[in-house]
Amino acid sequence: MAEKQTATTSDCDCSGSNETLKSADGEISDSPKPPAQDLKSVLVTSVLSLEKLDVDLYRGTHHWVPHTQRLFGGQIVGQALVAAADTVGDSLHAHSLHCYFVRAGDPKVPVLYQVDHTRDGRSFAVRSVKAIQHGQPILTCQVSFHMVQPSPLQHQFIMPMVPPPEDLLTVEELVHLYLSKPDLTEKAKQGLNKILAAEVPLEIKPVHPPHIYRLTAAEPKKLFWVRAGGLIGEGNMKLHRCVAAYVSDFAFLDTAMLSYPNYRAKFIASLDHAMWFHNTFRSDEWMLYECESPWAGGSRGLVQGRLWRRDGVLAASCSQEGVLRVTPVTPEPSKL
Ligand SMILES: CCC(=O)SCCNC(=O)CCNC(=O)[C@H](O)C(C)(C)COP(=O)(O)OP(=O)(O)OC[C@H]1O[C@@H](n2cnc3c(N)ncnc32)[C@H](O)[C@@H]1OP(=O)(O)O
Repeated sequence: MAEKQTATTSDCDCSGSNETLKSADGEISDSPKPPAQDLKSVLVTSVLSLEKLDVDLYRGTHHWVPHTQRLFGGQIVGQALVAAADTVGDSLHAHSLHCYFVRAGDPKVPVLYQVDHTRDGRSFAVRSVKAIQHGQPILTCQVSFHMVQPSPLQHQFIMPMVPPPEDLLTVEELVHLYLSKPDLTEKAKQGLNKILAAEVPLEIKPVHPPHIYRLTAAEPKKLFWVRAGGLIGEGNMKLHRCVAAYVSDFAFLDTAMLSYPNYRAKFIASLDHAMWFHNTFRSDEWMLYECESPWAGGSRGLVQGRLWRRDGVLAASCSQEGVLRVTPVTPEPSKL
């Protein structure tokens, strides 16, 4: 990774963007550029719209389910955060969450979220959320909320210098480009068409798009621009953190696989996920996700990530360990 430097939030505008989002305390001010799409995101209308069944009891349904046919971890974390946030006052904002994925989520049934009020203090409140299916926990999650407080202590790393999202292709555009190549194997075509068919409610623009047949080992690092597909809006700023929780698990753990092109994942699943929210942000505006894996071993891998606002303000940090059971690849490549 590039040498880390620190800067105050007011120092950094490293993306080349002229947006005027930041202020000294990182609060969002007027954004001159509205999100590209004005249709409400499915994340608002369904995925992160939980049904309240009773006091501290919620039910969530699914949207996109990965090909593994186990629920997407980001969806479960995002929904758990929605449930927790609904039980605290508007002056409290999630600043961190710590989760364990203890069982695979079943896409055939909804998930129940049971919230326990662990503590309510003057500045902080803590909630413990259990996500339940078939009477058993699939996720346990602690969320801590904090009221906005000023501080003379302020620093952050500097956002990596990367091309702006306007200069990059979306995953779908890249897939169409790859599909137009004449020498494509049938297996590769199938893999690409699966990517197109997946209804992931996010827009992604990789900064360094992978070669279609990834043959060389790369550093376990990647960068991509990401935003919610569709409008989240300003009505409920808490929701942007829930969307970021959803986003933060997407394509995160496979960062640990980038150094091993000769192996493919036989079984890959996140075991735990932690997230810290540093500043306000709009998850329907482009954010840069900087992912790296400092370690892999013992059939597990660790990944760490930073979500940057495009004006260079550090929005959130993430950390995850996952199980990585691999098998050597057969000569014919099958996916990006
Ligand atoms: C990638 C981003 C994501 O969103 S992933 C989704 C979120 N995360 C998850 O769904 C993970 C949820 N957690 C879990 O499913 C469990 O905690 C897991 C990780 C499976 C626990 O692992 P473990 O204690 O090994 O479970 P288990 O004994 O029930 O076995 C599950 C399957 O794994 C196999 N397994 C077990 N040990 C080994 C081993 N040493 N070497 C190879 N395979 C092993 C078991 O045979 C079993 O396989 P199968 O399901 O019977 O095909």
